[in-house]
Amino acid sequence: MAIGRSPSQFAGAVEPMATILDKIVAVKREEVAVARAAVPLAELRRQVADAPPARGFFKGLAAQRPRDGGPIKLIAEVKKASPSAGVIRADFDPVAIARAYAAAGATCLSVLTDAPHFQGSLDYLRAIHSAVDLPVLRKDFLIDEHQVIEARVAGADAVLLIAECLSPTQLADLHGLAKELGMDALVEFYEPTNLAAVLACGARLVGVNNRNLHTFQIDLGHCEQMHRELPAEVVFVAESGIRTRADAERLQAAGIDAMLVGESLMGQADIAMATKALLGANA
Ligand SMILES: O=C(O)c1ccccc1NCC(=O)[C@H](O)[C@H](O)COP(=O)(O)O
Repeated sequence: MAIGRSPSQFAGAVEPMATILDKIVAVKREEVAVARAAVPLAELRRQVADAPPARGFFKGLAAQRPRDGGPIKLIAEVKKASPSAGVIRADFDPVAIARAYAAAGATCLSVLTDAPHFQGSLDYLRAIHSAVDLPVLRKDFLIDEHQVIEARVAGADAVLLIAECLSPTQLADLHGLAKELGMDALVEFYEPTNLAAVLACGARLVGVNNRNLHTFQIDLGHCEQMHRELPAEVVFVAESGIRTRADAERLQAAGIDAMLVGESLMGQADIAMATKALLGANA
């Protein structure tokens, strides 16, 4: 019996429109098959032993939280291009950008490693990890254990897991694997219906994306609303569309612990100065 749906089976029914995330995940499945053939899982697991110990990604974000009077923290993203913006920075030197973020007061770094849609690379993460002391997140669309182990081997201190890309079981399994390898996991969701799976996997660092992937529209109110639904002990990250000091102050006033910011900083001529302005360090 066929279990997949086809338009002819449901004549007149409206198929849900595929999001950019569906398209990205389809490409990831092909990438994982190629990567597994190139470096088998057992070999990759052997390589983990040579990886430097993970730096505390969660620890820095959990210290002195806004609810205790501390400032909102910055996870600064190294992002050359995106599906919503196209090329953000043609003049792209990942290590120089990471150094500028570190000098300007970022708490952690996020490095896009997806090539087809973001022009990222795992090589950028390797280079940044060697050159800069801050904890580094592998920002990609992880759907398989091979990618999580590969992240650790490359030097990642944390991985992003997106609830919309994974079943609740996969989410729990990849979260457990990240922990087993000594990494932290930033568990992201957009759809309120995925909140239960995020909490069930044991996430203590949770991000909510403000970008609607059907329309690419940004609504900072989305993360404020979701933040109210989460237990106070969860360290909360607002993701996407944060542009100004006023945005940062708004999130801090809501008790949000950290912001993940890429595009609005990457598009600036002086990244360090823009980062300081976002953190209120020029005031
Ligand atoms: O940035 C996009 O266009 C995008 C499209 C499809 C899936 C994910 C996408 N972004 C990933 C992110 O979560 C952002 O890179 C991150 O939150 C930083 O956002 P921003 O400050 O708006 O660059």
